[in-house]
Amino acid sequence: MSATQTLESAQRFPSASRAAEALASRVADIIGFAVRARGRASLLVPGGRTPIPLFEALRSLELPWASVYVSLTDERRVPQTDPNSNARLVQEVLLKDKAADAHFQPLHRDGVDDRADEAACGAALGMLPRPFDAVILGMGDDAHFASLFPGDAASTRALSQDTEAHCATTRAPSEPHARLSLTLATLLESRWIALHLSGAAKWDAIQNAAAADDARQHPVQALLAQRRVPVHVYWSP
Ligand SMILES: O=C1O[C@H](COP(=O)(O)O)[C@@H](O)[C@H](O)[C@H]1O
Repeated sequence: MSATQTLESAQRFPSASRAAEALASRVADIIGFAVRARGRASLLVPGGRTPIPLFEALRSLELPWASVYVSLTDERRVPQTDPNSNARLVQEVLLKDKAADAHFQPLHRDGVDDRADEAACGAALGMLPRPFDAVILGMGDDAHFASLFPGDAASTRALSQDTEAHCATTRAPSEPHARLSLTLATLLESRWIALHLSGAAKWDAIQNAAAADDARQHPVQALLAQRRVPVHVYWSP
C-alpha cells in the first residue's frame, strides 16, 4: 500500500475516547489471539499524551495480562522517577487494574553511555516475543514517530531499513536530554502496527509527510512508504 493509500484507509473517529476504545478493542483481539496461539503476546506502546485514553481503556479489559510482555517504542534518557519518562507513564497509567500482571521491560538504563544504553535497550527487546504482536506508534506535530526526529542525523540513520541496530540514541530539537528509539527496521519486526493520532495538527503533518518524498524532514514518511507491514491509522480531532 502506498503512503497515500494508507492515509485514505485511515479510521477517523469523532473523539479521542472513541478512537481509544476502537484501538483498545483491536489490540485486545490481537493479544487474545496471540496468547491462544503462542502462549504469550508482546505489545509496544508510545509515550506522550495521545495514548493516555488508550491505556485507560486497555487496563480495564479482561485479558490474559500475565502472558503479555509490554515495552516502549521509544524513551527519554531520564530516570523512571522523572515526569518525562515514558516508562513512568506506562507504569502509572497502563499497568494498573486488570493490566497489573503484565510484564514490563523498560528500554533505558540509568548512568550508562550511549552504546551501553542502546545495548540495554536491545536486551530489553530480546525478552519480548518476536515478531512483536502489536506495535502502537504515536507521532508528533513535527512528523516524528517513536523518537525519530526531523533533521537529526542519528534519526535519519535509524530510518534506514538496512541498519542492524535495534535501538538508536537520538535527539529531539531543543530538548536537554537524549532519546532512545527503536529503529524503523526493528519496529517493522511486527505482525501489526497502528499509528495513533489525535488533533488537526497531526493530521496536517501526516498528510504533508505522505505527499513529501523526504523522510529526513518528515520521518513518518519512511513508515508510511515501507511495504513490509501495513500501518493502520487511528485518528480523532
Ligand atoms: O516524544 C514523544 O512524542 C510522541 C507524540 O506525543 P504526543 O504527546 O503528541 O502524543 C510520542 O509518540 C513518543 O512516543 C514520545 O516519546
